[in-house]
Amino acid sequence: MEAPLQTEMVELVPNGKHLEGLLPVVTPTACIQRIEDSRQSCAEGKGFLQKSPSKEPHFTDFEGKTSFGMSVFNLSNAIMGSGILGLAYAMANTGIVLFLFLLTAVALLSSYSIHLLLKSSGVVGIRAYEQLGYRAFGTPGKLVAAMAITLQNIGAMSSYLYIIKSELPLVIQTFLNLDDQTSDWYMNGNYLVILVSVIIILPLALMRQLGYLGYSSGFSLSCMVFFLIAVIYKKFHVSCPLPSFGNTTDNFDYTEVMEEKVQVQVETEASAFCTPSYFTLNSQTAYTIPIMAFAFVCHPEVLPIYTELKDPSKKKMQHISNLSISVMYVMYFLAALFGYLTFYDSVESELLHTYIRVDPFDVLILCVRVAVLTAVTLTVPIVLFPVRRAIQQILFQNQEFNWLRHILIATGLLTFINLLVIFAPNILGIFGVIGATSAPCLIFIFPAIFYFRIVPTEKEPARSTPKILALCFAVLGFLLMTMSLSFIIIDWISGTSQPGGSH
Ligand SMILES: NC(=O)CC[C@H](N)C(=O)O
Repeated sequence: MEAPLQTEMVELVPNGKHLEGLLPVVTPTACIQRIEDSRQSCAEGKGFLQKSPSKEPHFTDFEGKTSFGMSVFNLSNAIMGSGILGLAYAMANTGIVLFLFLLTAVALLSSYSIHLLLKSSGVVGIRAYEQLGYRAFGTPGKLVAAMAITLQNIGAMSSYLYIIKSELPLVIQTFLNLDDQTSDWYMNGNYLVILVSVIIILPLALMRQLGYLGYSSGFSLSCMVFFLIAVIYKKFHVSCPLPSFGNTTDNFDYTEVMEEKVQVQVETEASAFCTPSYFTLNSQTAYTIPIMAFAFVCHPEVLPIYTELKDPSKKKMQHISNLSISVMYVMYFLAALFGYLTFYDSVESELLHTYIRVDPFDVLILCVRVAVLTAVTLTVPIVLFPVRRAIQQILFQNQEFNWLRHILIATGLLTFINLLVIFAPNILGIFGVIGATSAPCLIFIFPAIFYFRIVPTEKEPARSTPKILALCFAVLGFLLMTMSLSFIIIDWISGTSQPGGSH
């Protein structure tokens, strides 16, 4: 299909070397010679200005004001979410070395995919994921991209709200020092999730620009840093095996086996159990890549953050992405490593939950739970942003910003996710499938094929190395997607328990 030309300019912002075809107005002389990256910001800055000098509000919409640091916070916050809680489980099923290898690979691929997105967006001057889809494949491309973003991010948000629903009552119970849950409303996860949505998430989700969320993102990240420190600390303060470990001897016949023998057996088993494995392959290993891919998804947020960046350039945005991915990579590895070294193979698919077995009333664990709850709560508005944008692009393209619509979409989305989490938590399993489909699409397949279609052949022929690499990247994504989906389906058919998908 012929790639459509610039027809949807209201939301588009020129951002590249091909401004000529996109900007009907005169190019400022100072920026006639656009040299990639170093002077691009000049072109971009002017691009903003010249876009529609008469439409004032529109220009202020996209004049980047967010600093480098705040953008790093926002992107890191977009990356960091419930994914971190599933990584220790992933490590238990891969072993430390294989985990490190896979985590490194996913982090590098994730960064490469952002490179592809930025390069494509630079070529056509667009800073919205769906618009890249439109430029590459017309309306179907735009629809598919918007759908993947919507499903992926609604899945992620549901998983965050689900954590709030299941963890917050326990936190309150512990705070109030109650042995059992009472039937009071403040112990009811459903009420609590609504309350958190209305009081904290909605006001933040109503912000007009992502940049304003920099402070809350910074705070969210510090909560996760606290979580990480606590996980490391706990490794040295939780005995291995957990006291419940002796129960494994239940299958021995105590009357026939001498007590010391049992003791020796338990100790041998315990020391074997508490030895880290460096390389493991089991039926759950296959879930590692989907868990990691989910943990690194931030691609729908990259272009909106780029749009709001002060003095934007591809190079600067790539720095922001690499920095955020590197920081998250280190945090992910440490959280997985120390979580694994605390519980070894008994680590649950949701790390936080495993600590309940140590001591549900431990103050540090309580604080950690509050920190994680705060972090995921503050991530919801960031993840909601691209979904609202995708909806706007599909239903209200070419329309000016409208507060009422902005508020209604955010409220509608939050209501929908709340209803999902309250009435149909089992549906979240379906998001496992969606996650296994949309995450590889957003990270691997779309950036690669959009890049292939968007970068003109005069600039990079179809057989040039970057394009061949991009195609290989798409094929890799496709293989990963097929693999994750088949494992999930096999799991469903054989009726084995759902493993540690992140949502
Ligand atoms: N947009 C997203 O899906 C973000 C998911 C995020 N990477 C997480 O770990 O929770």
